[in-house]
Amino acid sequence: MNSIIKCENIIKSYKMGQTRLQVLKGVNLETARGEFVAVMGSSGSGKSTLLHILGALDKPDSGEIIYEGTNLARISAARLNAYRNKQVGFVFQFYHLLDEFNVLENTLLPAMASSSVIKWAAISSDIKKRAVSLLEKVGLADRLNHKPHQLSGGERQRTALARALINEPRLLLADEPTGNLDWQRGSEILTLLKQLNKEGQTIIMVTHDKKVADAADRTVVIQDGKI
Ligand SMILES: Nc1ncnc2c1ncn2[C@@H]1O[C@H](COP(=O)(O)OP(=O)(O)OP(=O)(O)O)[C@@H](O)[C@H]1O
Repeated sequence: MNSIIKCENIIKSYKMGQTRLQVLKGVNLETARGEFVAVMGSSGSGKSTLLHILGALDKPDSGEIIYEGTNLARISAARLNAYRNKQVGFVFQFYHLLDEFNVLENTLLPAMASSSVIKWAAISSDIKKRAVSLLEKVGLADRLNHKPHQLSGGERQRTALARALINEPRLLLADEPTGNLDWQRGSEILTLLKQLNKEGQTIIMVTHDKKVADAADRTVVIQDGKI
């Protein structure tokens, strides 16, 4: 397999007071470049936990994540930050847009995540053009100045998708991207994901819904802490 990311024997538990809840009990998953994989499983099975670990938003107790041949456990904090920011794009169920910024600004935010001060003027015109073209692609060309509260749910998720793609990530991680949308709006997001995948985007998407998973090339299921 022409692997982009591979995880081996991932174990993850959460400590709750005196007890420890083991959620992932040895997960192995390999994803090829250009693949669209759906991760299914019942509520609480550990789907989001796995996605967060793949995106380095969380660390496993043990096990290895190999991204493009590099073991994420063996790189510096700075390189791990760069991985999170540049190689991976995230889409979440509840969008996680920032209310004080408009659609264009929200899309641009990851392009300057390395700075703690927001300096719009410092963003290159190429990146701004890319943001506008991504927003056109997701059908939001006439919503650039809208704030998140002035958008429908589908429009918010399409903004989040444009934001996830601004740094040209090689891996798109989507956590229940249609989970908060009606079927019509959800289908629009899935159509966009399929289109992106056709253009070469590798996607790993978490869902509990078989109909949503059908958009992917391959579905894996987490059950009893394993795939
Ligand atoms: N920070 C945390 N502290 C303690 N327990 C947690 C934490 N995060 C998740 N859990 C528990 O771990 C289990 C797996 O959670 P996770 O969110 O990965 O499941 P999921 O399969 O994505 O579920 P859903 O489909 O309901 O979103 C759940 O039982 C949850 O309660």
